[in-house]
Amino acid sequence: MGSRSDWATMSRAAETLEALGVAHLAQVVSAHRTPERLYDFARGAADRGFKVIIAGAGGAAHLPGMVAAMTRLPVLGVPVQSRTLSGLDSLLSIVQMPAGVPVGTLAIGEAGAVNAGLMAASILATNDAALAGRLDAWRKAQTEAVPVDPA
Ligand SMILES: Nc1c(C(=O)O)ncn1[C@@H]1O[C@H](COP(=O)(O)O)[C@@H](O)[C@H]1O
Repeated sequence: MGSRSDWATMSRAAETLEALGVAHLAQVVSAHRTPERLYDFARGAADRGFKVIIAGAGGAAHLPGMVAAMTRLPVLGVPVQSRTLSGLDSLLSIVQMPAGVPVGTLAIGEAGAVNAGLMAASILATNDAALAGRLDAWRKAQTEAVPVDPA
């Protein structure tokens, strides 16, 4: 994520991965404020064994696109809700990538962070039967937790 201030949102992705038993690492990396950290992270991610990257940022959210430019790993972008423009700025910054450098963009805010965790798990589950089973169980539990009665 681009800043510690994003953690309130991005911790929802981490919680989701934890619930599914997916090993992960959370770090602050900013294209604007720590460009060399960004370069080192994105360039080295595949060799370090990472399989999917979730990049959350707000405002002029260049982080996901810059990460995607420097790795062939799938990059999921989470637009963090900004104070001034409610995250519309973050969304448009992340989603409008030029053809050739994809970022899979999720919804603004916490729902996007949860879904980024689920989507990362879905990608990993294509090659991991045990994780696929945990994901199926998570979805089943979610379905069973929805009451029929409205009140
Ligand atoms: N969008 C980016 C990038 C980037 O894209 O590299 N680095 C920080 N930021 C964003 O700036 C917002 C405000 O950050 P501060 O709260 O630290 O001022 C955060 O939402 C962060 O993601």
